[in-house]
Amino acid sequence: MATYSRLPGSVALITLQNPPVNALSAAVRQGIVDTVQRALKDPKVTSVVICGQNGKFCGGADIREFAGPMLGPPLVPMIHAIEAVDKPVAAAIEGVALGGGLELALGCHYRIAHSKALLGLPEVTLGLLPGAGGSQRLPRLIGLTAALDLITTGRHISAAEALKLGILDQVTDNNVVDQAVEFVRRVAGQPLDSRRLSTLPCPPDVDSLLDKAMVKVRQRSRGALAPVACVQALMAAASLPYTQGMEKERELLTTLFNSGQARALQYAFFSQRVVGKWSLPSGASWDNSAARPISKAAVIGLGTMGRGIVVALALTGISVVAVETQEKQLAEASQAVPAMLQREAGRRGLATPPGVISFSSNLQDVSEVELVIEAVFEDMSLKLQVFRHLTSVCRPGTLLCSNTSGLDIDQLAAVTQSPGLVVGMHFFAPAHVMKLLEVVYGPRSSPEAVATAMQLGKRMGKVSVAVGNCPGFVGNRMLKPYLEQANFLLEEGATPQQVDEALEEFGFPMGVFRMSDLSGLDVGWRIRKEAGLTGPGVESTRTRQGRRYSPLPDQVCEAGRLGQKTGRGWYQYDGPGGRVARSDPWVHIFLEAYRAEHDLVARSIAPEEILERCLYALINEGFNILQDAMAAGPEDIDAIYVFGYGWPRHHGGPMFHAGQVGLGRILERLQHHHHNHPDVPHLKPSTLLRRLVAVGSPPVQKWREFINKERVHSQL
Ligand SMILES: CCC/C=C/C(=O)SCCNC(=O)CCNC(=O)[C@H](O)C(C)(C)COP(=O)([O-])OP(=O)([O-])OC[C@H]1O[C@@H](n2cnc3c(N)ncnc32)[C@H](O)[C@@H]1OP(=O)([O-])[O-]
Repeated sequence: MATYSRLPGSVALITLQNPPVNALSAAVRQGIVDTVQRALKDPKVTSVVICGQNGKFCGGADIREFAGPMLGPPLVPMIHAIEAVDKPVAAAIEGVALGGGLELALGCHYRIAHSKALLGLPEVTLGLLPGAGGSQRLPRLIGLTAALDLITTGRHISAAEALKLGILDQVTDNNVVDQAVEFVRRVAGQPLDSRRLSTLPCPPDVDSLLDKAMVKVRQRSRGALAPVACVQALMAAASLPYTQGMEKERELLTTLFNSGQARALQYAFFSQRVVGKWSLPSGASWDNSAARPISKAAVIGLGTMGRGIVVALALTGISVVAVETQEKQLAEASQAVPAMLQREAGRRGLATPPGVISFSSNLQDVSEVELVIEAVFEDMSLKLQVFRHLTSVCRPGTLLCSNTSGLDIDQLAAVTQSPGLVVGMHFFAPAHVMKLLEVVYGPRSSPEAVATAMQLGKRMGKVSVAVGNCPGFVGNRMLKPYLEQANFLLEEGATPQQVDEALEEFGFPMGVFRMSDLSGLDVGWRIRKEAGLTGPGVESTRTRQGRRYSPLPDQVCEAGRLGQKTGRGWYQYDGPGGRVARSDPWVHIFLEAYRAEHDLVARSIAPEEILERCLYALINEGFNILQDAMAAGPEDIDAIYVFGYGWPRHHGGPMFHAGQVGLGRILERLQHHHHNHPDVPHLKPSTLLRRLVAVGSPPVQKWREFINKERVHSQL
């Protein structure tokens, strides 16, 4: 709703009230329509201020309402009515003015903001465009270049930047409502024509800026509809009168609203918030577990991951002891880390990195910290050695975390004096940039340890997801069948390019082989060696540990082709460290020789089969994970894939995508592929998937409840 009050003198104050962010629900819109009418009719009122309750102007349209039929007054005429008022109307912006919230403010004649306010048009991140006139008013106010940037990226900007761009009329450090009241009193009676943005001309697109932008957004967000529609709306603004531009905006918005992509992106928005409210099968959650405050931490091992973790911690203001026992590595890290910290702080607009880092080669130096993150090589015996040492040098009560990407947390906990204080904190490279953090709880991890790691993740700006302790945890466990299928497809006749192109066309920023070249083929090789699947003494067959196995990636790696770092991998590069992948005749000759050696006849494989085999195998493992209670719900898996594995956000996440494709269809295709490849257990449909199909394929939002019920009745 919106409340109305008349301040002493002649100013009407309209306050939006819809906690927590004063989203423009039907009730709020109705409230605005009614109160604006009231201000208009009251002869004693000469000017109006619109503000939001509890220090937040407005977080935009109410996203929760998008799933149902549109009720209440629509936004566009409501904003037009405000713009048409013949008394000055000012938006008093505190906290946020986002999406429809900023569009409402653009309909006001003046905009005054608190210096800490954030403004933006993030509709594109929800699969929409600023469809309440924002795509037409903003370029009229700040020009095409700046509007294009804000609308196609959806980024939030500070009040200072908004003032510079011309979005705001005034920024204050004081009470913003008082300031706005004073402002409108001052301007009461002045002509308003030039303040009505819809009546101003839009600058024309003289340098074909928008054509160039279209090419760019199509490249950058492959397959995503909203960024393209945003540019189209700006093209309309630049070339058509306002009314026709608004018609185009409405037409584009309707198309986007009805697209699966908008539903997927809105689901992704809510899943990010759902995973923050973690709960464990034991019943532990934020409600009953308190996080410990952390001000001093240590990182053990200063390879790529360790360095990134040090920077991520230091950026939160935590003092970090960075330990590396190899002198050469320590010397390199002590040069590299401060530079990384400086760069990242600059990127985030922070002046001086607040944390203090001390470098050491001595493990004894961690004795005073409250939390340690071990980031040594992915080798269980080495990690066990480190944990044994830590438990003897750290003071009692220190949290011991491992950045392992898939090793058994419980085994590490078992060698410590307080197994309850051991959890996994699985970062993704580069650790100071990537948003995802898997917080891995073992059977003995205490709720307090999980809460502390989750809280620390939040402080570092991560999307932290609590996951169970199983090989590969959630992300890498699902990656295994995906990679496996990609290798099998090469055996059967596909080329690395064909596989990568199908996946990139789906929306992944990089296909599996390009990604493997980037991360280094030796990484996977070492993990397979640790699992006893490859290495000296392992027989070179295509069946290992009772299932089909492709030795292809081992052979490429063993040929010294480790990917970008050696200039050769699944592709060739200009040289070691090269970035541009080119098809390599060596790989094609190698694949042909391999097929001939194993009597495999190459067949032509369609992109549809590539997608089904890779994605459905990955999704099937997601169902197994839910069945095993290693993730609390499909949202957890989807957040992990969107934030850590490049799953295209406009497809929501693998589990959401399964629902979009249809669970029946996924089941049928898995059955088909498993029938053709009975020696591939990952293609055997999971029991949970079968159960969901049997009960009529409920929507993804209902799975959590269904799984819990099935578990109670021991159906899973
Ligand atoms: C019609 C076409 C034109 C217009 C289109 C639009 O405006 S599209 C919209 C364009 N606007 C945006 O894209 C802005 C989206 N919102 C944000 O970016 C952030 O929420 C924030 C920066 C406003 C606050 O961050 P923060 O870290 O302080 O808090 P938090 O993120 O944890 O959220 C707290 C609670 O508020 C909830 N909630 C939030 N916004 C909305 C909403 N619009 N609606 C409904 N609910 C919303 C959120 O789900 C959560 O609920 P829970 O889990 O407690 O039940």
